[in-house]
Parts: sequence; C-alpha cells; structure tokens
Amino acid sequence: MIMEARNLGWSARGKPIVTGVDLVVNEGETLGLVGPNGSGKSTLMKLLAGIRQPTSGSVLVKGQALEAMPRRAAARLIAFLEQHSETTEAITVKDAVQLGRTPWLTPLQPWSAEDDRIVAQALADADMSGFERRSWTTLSGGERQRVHLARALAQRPQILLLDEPTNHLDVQHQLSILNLVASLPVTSVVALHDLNQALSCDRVGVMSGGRLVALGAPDDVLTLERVSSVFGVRVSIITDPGDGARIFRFHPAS
Ligand SMILES: Nc1ncnc2c1ncn2[C@@H]1O[C@H](COP(=O)(O)OP(=O)(O)OP(=O)(O)O)[C@@H](O)[C@H]1O
Repeated sequence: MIMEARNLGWSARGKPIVTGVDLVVNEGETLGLVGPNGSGKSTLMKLLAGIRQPTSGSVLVKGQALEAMPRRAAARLIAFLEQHSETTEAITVKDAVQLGRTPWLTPLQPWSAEDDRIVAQALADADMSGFERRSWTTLSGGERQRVHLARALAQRPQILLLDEPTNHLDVQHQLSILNLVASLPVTSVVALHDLNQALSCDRVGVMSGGRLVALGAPDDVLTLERVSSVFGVRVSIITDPGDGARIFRFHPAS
C-alpha cells in the first residue's frame, strides 16, 4: 500500500461533501474514480493531494500523515493534475514544465543537465516536444492540458493524481495519455467520466453522494445494475468483435 484514506471527510459550511472514505491505493496500480457530477471526485482528489485539509479522518502516504508532511516532501511524492489548472499567462511551455522540478531543487542541488533531460522526456511523453518556446496564452485547451500533464510528469512523483486528464483531448491523445499513465512505473489515481476508459484501469472506485460506494476490479464494480442506479441511465453492453472487450452504451432512463 502506498496511500491510504481513513474515514476521510470534508464538509463545506457544515454540509458534508465527502464522507467516510476508506481507501487503500496499492503501489503501482492505476485506480479509476468515477461518479456523477457533484459526487465528490474532485474533492476527494484534492484531499488525497493534500491541497485541501480533511474535516475528518486522514490521508497516509507511505505510512506518514500527509497533513504533517512538509510541502516539499509531499511534492516529491505526489503530483496533482487539477481539473481546472491555471498557469500564469506570460509563461512559456518550457517554463511551465520546468516548474515540475521545483520540489527537487535545493541550493546544494541547483538545476542540472539531468533536470533538462527530465523536462524534455516529460514534454515528449505528453507529445508536446517542439512547443517549448510557445507562450501559454497561444495554446489550445487540449495543448494546455498536455502541458499540465508534462509538468506533473516532470515532478517525477511516486503517485500521480489526475482529475479528468482526458478533458479537452482528441481521441488519439486520450488513448495515448491513458496508455502512458498505465505504462509508467508510478501509482495513479485518475478521475474519469468515460466509463469505457475506466474499464481499462486496474481497479475502479465509484463515488456517489460523497461516498465511495464500490471499489474493486472494473468488471465486478461496473455492473449494469450499479452503473444504471448510480448514474440514472439505462445501460447496455456490447462486445467488440475484434478483441472481445466490453463496451458500455447509455440510454435515457425512460
Ligand atoms: N468550496 C465548496 N463550497 C461548497 N460546496 C462545494 C465546495 N466545493 C465543492 N462543493 C460541492 O461539493 C460537491 C462535490 O463537488 P466535486 O467537485 O468534488 O464533485 P465531482 O464529482 O468532481 O463533480 P464533476 O464530475 O462535476 O467534476 C458539488 O455539489 C459541489 O458543488
């Protein structure tokens, strides 16, 4: 286990938004988080990232309380791609990705050729090589998303927390980012809206009404009954004749 949430909760002005989440994240796995709008996925991700303090319970990273961990130590372990990331507008793509190295730089260990290499690799992995000198303001929504991913990769974390990383991306880049995340030697927690994409995660957690209502292997968790009741739709499954994979189709409930 690399990360654990124990009875984790967060309330806003007394209103519970995330309640009683117990979650063990296994080292090396890709854990998908799904759930309807407003079910608490982003709030849970922010709690796991340590940028929101729990109003109950705790998050442990490698057995240590995240709340008590110095920011730099936490940033060496965890990188977070937020759903609505913002970056200072005057910045270039290279500057934005270089920011990912910040937790690793010290007066005794200043910027080096190794940092240049890691930044170049992160840009290549996010398919943004060649954009280094471009100003952030000139990028499209999908390109911005890929720069944010490159920044998170340049952080060389042990845990990647990605909140809707495929947002704004064309299908080719959606697939390449999910394949990349699965192939990296890191632990990933990924909030997703596409349930077909969630099927390819190692495990899936389902949020509903601020609670984690199911957790396990995708086929066990994403049953027709659960998808139908949690998302309020009628669901059917078709099988891809090419590889036998299951594919969800959704229909209005009535
Ligand atoms: N600071 C806040 N104050 C009040 N309510 C909040 C606050 N932050 C989140 N909420 C509410 O908590 C609920 C959960 O929000 P959250 O963003 O975690 O959901 P989500 O599952 O990520 O949704 P989506 O799929 O739409 O991104 C929503 O109803 C939201 O309006």
